[in-house]
Amino acid sequence: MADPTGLIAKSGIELLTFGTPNGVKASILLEELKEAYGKEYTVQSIHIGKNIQKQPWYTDLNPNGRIPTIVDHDRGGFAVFEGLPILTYLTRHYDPEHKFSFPVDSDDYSVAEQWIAWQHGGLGPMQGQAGHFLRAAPEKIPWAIQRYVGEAERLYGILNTRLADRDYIVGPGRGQYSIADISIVGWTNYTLNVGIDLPGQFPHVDAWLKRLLARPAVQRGFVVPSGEPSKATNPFLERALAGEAGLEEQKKGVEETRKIVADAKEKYGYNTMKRKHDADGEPATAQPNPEPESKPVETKTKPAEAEPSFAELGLDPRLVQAIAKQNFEKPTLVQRKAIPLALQGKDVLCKAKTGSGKTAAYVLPLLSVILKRKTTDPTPFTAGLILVPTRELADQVFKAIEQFSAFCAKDIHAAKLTENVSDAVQRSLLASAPDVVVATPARAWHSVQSSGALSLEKLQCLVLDEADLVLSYGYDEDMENIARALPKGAQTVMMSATLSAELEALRKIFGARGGPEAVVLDLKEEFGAEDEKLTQFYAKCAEDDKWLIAYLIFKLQLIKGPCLIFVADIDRSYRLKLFFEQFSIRSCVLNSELPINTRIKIIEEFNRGIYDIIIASDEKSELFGDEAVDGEVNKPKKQAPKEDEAVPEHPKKKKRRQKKDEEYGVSRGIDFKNVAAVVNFDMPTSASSYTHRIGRTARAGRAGIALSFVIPKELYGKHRPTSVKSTEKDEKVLAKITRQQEKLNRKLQPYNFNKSQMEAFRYRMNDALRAVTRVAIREARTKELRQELLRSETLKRYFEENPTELSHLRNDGELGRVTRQQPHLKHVPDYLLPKDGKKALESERIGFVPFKKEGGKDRRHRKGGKGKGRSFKVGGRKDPLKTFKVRRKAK
Ligand SMILES: Nc1ncnc2c1ncn2[C@@H]1O[C@H](COP(=O)(O)OP(=O)(O)OP(=O)(O)O)[C@@H](O)[C@H]1O
Repeated sequence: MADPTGLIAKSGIELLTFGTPNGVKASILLEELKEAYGKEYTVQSIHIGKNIQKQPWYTDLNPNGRIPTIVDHDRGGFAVFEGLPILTYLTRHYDPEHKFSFPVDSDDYSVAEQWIAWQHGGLGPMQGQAGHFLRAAPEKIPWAIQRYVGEAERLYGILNTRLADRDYIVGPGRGQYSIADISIVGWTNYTLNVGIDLPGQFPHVDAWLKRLLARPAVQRGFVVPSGEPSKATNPFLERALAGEAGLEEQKKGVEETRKIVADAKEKYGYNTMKRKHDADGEPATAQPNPEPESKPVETKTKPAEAEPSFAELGLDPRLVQAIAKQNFEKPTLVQRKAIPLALQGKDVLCKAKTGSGKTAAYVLPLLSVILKRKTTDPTPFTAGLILVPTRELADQVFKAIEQFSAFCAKDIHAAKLTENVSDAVQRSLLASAPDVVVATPARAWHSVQSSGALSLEKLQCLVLDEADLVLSYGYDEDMENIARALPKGAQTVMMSATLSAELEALRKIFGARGGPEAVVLDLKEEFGAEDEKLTQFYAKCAEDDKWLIAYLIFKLQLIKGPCLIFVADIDRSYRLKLFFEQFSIRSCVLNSELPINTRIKIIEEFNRGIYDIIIASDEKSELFGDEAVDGEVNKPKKQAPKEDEAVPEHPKKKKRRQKKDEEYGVSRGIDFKNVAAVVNFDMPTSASSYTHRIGRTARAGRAGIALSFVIPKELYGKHRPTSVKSTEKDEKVLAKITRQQEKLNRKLQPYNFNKSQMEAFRYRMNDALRAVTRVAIREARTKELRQELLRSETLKRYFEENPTELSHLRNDGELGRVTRQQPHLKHVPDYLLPKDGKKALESERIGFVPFKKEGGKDRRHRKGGKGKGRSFKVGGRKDPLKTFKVRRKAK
């Protein structure tokens, strides 16, 4: 096609542009206007390599001699140059419905202008110069490269923050797609080209970019200016990095660019500089060789010690993409430390605090190693075995694997061996030799030994999550068996928040394989400032006062936000739930008696914000409390779990079969999201159990509180109706917990409440307690199980064939409400509230932390205010709480 020599259109808009980051903004908007309003336009490609933009006919229209330019033939051939005025001109005249813009006199219009100007004055020039010095400049100048890439990164940091809780840059709520996005997207789509890794470094920007690239008009807008898709955009280079055949050259190009950028940054201590840039815009002086005395500071800031991105940890790019999709901005400490070691094939024993991201720390390197191996050896075999103590955790880890392998799903096949399925089904699950198997030790060993379905012959990596608990759950024998079956050289990775005495036992079991010495990562010293986000309180009170305080706390919303309450046993969980119901406080119970699917569903629904309070009976960790006070809580003796009927029991292990699931456990490892508070309604009996329970809050850098009710020795057993054996040694346990937390620089503070103000509520508390009789508790417990049975898919089929049995069960279900209903308790009359309002109940404002995520939205819908209690978004089929209603007894 001949090069342009002048304007060619007689009417409409004529666009003169080229396929560069700056050049595509006008074509994208014109494509949008065409799609929305049918506005046609004419385009001429101005090849900047041939300097068409310097020709006089062009500079008559655009004296700056740059693309893009538009000419509006319908308005007398009016010409506009520069991106910002082109975008605003076009929307002012041709976007009457403000589909891509905002009313000119609105603040949003001004905000859009500001971001477009930010792109013009900041992002465009900085990234443009980064590209120039990386590719066009006759010599590679490290100073210039690190300076411009660094500045572009600083600017992307700003955009990333802007987009953290928005879909689009400007507009109300999560924003409205507009010319601000269109102005910036061109630059954002060419970042790999300058060594910037959006998914790893700026995940919110990356997510936004992908959102924009999904629009057909945006896709066309990128192609129109040059007439063909560019080979430098992020999606194209990502394909190259993922190893697409024929794109080896491009892959090499990106890798070289990354190296040049990394070297340039290293040479000038880029991160130090970056901080100075942030502070005052310019580095004072370059200090390529810092003096020795500045070393301590330097070790923190030098690139080797600076926090690497996920991409820099050496993970497969497809995993990095998936990580970005989950909005993980940067690796956590345990991920930074453990991933490189695991990738090198080292054995790792790692102790890191609860909620610090240990799952990703072992799953990611495992998947990365598998993906790497598959590029040369695609034969299917089980390369990774992840052992966890509970079925809930197995389910969670399996889901994490699915999420992390979202962009390589065809290359990663995982299986979970904890379902209630027969050997035959398990065999078929394992028949295709999944790359990764997640299982409890008993189930894994059973599949190896009895059914032979699981082969460990070629296993490359064994992971023990919650390693100490795996041992204390009585899986030692299965573990010893598995250890013996491991091939020589298989890597072992063990993780937990509490590993100490178990270390030796684990070493004994796995050390004998003759592998290299394991690296022990004890990350407790490095917990740092993050810990401040967890505030711990304890309240010394009488046995019945617990109920009073709990009633007030939840009814008057002294604690706001999702909350986990731990109680000593199952009966107590129903008792507290029914007690709360008397005051219209809605909650949900979680215990080992419920079927696994129900348990998983409850956790998922809690995480989705469907309800706010879970009352969990942590009977498992109580039973197996590993360091119980005075040794009164015993460890099981080689007691293997009986997960379900599908696993034939080991002859030695036949002693005990309970209805309860022995592989239940909610205080360990379960990733309850955004838990504002953990309440130990009944104290745990060991310090490690406490650590894991409180670890359900303040996860992933969020804030949270833990509140524990402690029964002083002299008050134990004084209120028989509410007394519970496990609390007899509360004070001793508290002392132990306090010592343990002090070692971690954490403090437990007394929670003071205004006793006299609380007294006014006591008769209501007593009324409610009296209404929750033993019979009512039993009914609630049975009813709950019955409902779950009715829901079971397998039983549904059975009942279809045996309808009479169903009606028996249903009729039985009508037995019900034996809790006395007391409508007067549902509300808190104003005369009961202290003059100063509910705050006066706390004698000192020790301050509950704000639970809403900073800057975030509260997903939970509440209505009503002071004294009205919580109002959950419930109702309809989705309301899991409905299952817990107790109905009137029919007979
Ligand atoms: N790099 C990261 N950035 C942001 N969030 C993260 C990151 N890594 C993990 N998370 C999130 O942090 C939460 C806690 O992670 P995870 O469950 O792996 O913690 P854990 O250390 O295993 O905790 P526990 O000891 O209680 O089992 C999860 O919601 C996870 O998605």
